[in-house]
Amino acid sequence: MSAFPKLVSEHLCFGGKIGFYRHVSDTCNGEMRFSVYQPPQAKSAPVPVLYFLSGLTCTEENFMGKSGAQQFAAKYGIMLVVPDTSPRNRGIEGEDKDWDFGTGAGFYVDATQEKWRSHYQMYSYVVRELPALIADNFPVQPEKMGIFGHSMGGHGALVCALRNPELYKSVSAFAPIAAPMRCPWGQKAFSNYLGADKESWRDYDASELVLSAKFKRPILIDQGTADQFLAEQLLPEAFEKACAEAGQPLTLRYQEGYNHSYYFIATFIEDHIRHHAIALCS
Ligand SMILES: N[C@@H](CCC(=O)N[C@@H](CSC=O)C(=O)NCC(=O)O)C(=O)O
Repeated sequence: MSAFPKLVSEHLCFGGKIGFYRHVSDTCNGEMRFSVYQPPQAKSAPVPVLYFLSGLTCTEENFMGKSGAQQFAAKYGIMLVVPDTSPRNRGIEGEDKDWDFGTGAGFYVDATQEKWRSHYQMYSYVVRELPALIADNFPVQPEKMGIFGHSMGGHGALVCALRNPELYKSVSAFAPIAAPMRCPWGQKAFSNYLGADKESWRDYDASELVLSAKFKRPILIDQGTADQFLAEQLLPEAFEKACAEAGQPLTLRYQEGYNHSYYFIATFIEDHIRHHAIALCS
């Protein structure tokens, strides 16, 4: 049984409550932070749980402050859990040098390279340690678990679900980095965290994983057409092609004129929470 995490602050919201927490993570070898929205239904019975993985530069606060998700989590009776995007202040040389690598940019991988591997284990943290801690300490139905995310976090959500169809009942993404092996952000992160052998990168690339994945439940992706990162970094067309090859059900919606921001996420957040509610709340 994991110790109850330290409550940093708490705020009532739509009849439920948002809590910001910190705890000592065995997986990431030091303090990690996360936030939780408990819907009003959680006061009387355990509820399904939906993890949101945030993008580059984010903390556990961005989604809670900007997405407007709480009113829909309250409507459908789903708990939201938002981990931070990386370990912080670990004293690793260069950890704060770039906004797209290191602090705020853990890329949801388990690093294998010497400099990073004792702390940057975000895949195992998100898939194993955090869900176990949540199941031990919050009123959730752990077998009813979904995952979604934005950009780097959209990549993370797709990877977690495709690799663990027995754990995740639903997945969706906003503007995910859909083929990280083929884009500059992904190549920078993978070469530093995972090393030069590109074979090991395939375990963290949704467009590769989907070719042999057993997930097969419907995936929802929203992508803005005016997204400043679309052509160079996100590559949803590569994931769409791989899904078609693999027979993976995918709804990829191009939203005319929307950019990469949380204004885009807030616009379509109800559709995503409903997508998860259909899978988790039946
Ligand atoms: N610092 C960068 C922009 C960084 C950025 O746009 N981050 C996105 C995620 S990008 C992919 O993972 C984000 O979610 N930002 C947080 C927010 O609250 O908007 C720059 O200055 O260009």
